[in-house]
Amino acid sequence: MMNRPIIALDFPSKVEVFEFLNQFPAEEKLFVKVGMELFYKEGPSIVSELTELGHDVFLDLKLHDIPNTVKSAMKNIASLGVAITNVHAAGGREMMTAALEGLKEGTQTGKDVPKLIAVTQLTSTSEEQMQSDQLIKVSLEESVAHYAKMTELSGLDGVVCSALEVSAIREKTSENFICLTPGIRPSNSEKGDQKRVMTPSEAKAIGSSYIVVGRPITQSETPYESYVQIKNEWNGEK
Ligand SMILES: O=C(O)c1cc(=O)[nH]c(=O)n1[C@@H]1O[C@H](COP(=O)(O)O)[C@@H](O)[C@H]1O
Repeated sequence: MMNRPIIALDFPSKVEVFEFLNQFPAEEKLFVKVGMELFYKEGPSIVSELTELGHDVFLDLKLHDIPNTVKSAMKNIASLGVAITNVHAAGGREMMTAALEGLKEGTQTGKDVPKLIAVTQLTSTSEEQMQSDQLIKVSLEESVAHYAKMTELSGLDGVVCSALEVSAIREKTSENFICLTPGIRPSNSEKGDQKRVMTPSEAKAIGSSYIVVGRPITQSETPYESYVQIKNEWNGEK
C-alpha cells in the first residue's frame, strides 16, 4: 500500500511543532499524529490548526475506560475532523463497540467517520514484561493476534501493533484490516524505549498498512531529509 509515513508530533507544545513543520516545504501535505503530550497542552485547537494547513491527523489518545465514558468521549473526538483515532483493546469488546457508536453518533452527516483502531500490546512491551506485569501466559504474538480478532469482531477498522506481529494478525483477520505499526527504526537509528522494532522496508514487506515514525524524524538534524528517506524506503523507492 502506497501512503505517507505518519509523523508522531511528540513535542511539548505547538511552538516546537510549528518550528518543526516550518522545515518542510509548505506544499508537502503530511499525515501527522497528535498524541497525549501535545493534546493535553494545546487542546483540540491543535487539531484544527493542522487540518487547516492541509495535513491529515491521527489523534492518538488511547482511550481505556468504562464503555459509557469512552462512547461520550468519542462523540467529542468525532467533531474534530480527524482521520484516525484509537482505544486500548484491553478495554474489551463492550468498550470498543461503545467507542465506535460514539464516533458514529458524533460524526456530522455527510462526513467520513474517522477510522477507529485499537492498541494491542504496546511496542515498548517485551514478551517477558507482558507475562510478568499483565500475567498473560501466552506468547506476545498470540496475545496481539487475540486482541486483533476481538477488535475485528467489535467492528473496528484495525489495530496498532508492531510490524513483527502483522503476519500473525493477517492470518486471523480479513484483507482490509488495518495494521498500523509504530516502533519503526531505519537501520542506523536508536531504539530508545521501543522493544519491538522494524525498518520501513521490512514493515512494507511484511504488510503493514501504515507506519508511525517519531524520533527518527523529529530528533533528526535534517527532519525533511529524514522524512523523505523514510517515505521512499516505505514506498519501495530506495
Ligand atoms: O498508538 C501509538 O501510536 C503507539 C502504540 C505503540 O504500541 N507504540 C508506539 O510507539 N506508539 C506511538 O508511536 C510513536 C512512536 O514514536 P517513536 O518511537 O519516537 O518513533 C509514539 O508517539 C508512541 O506514542
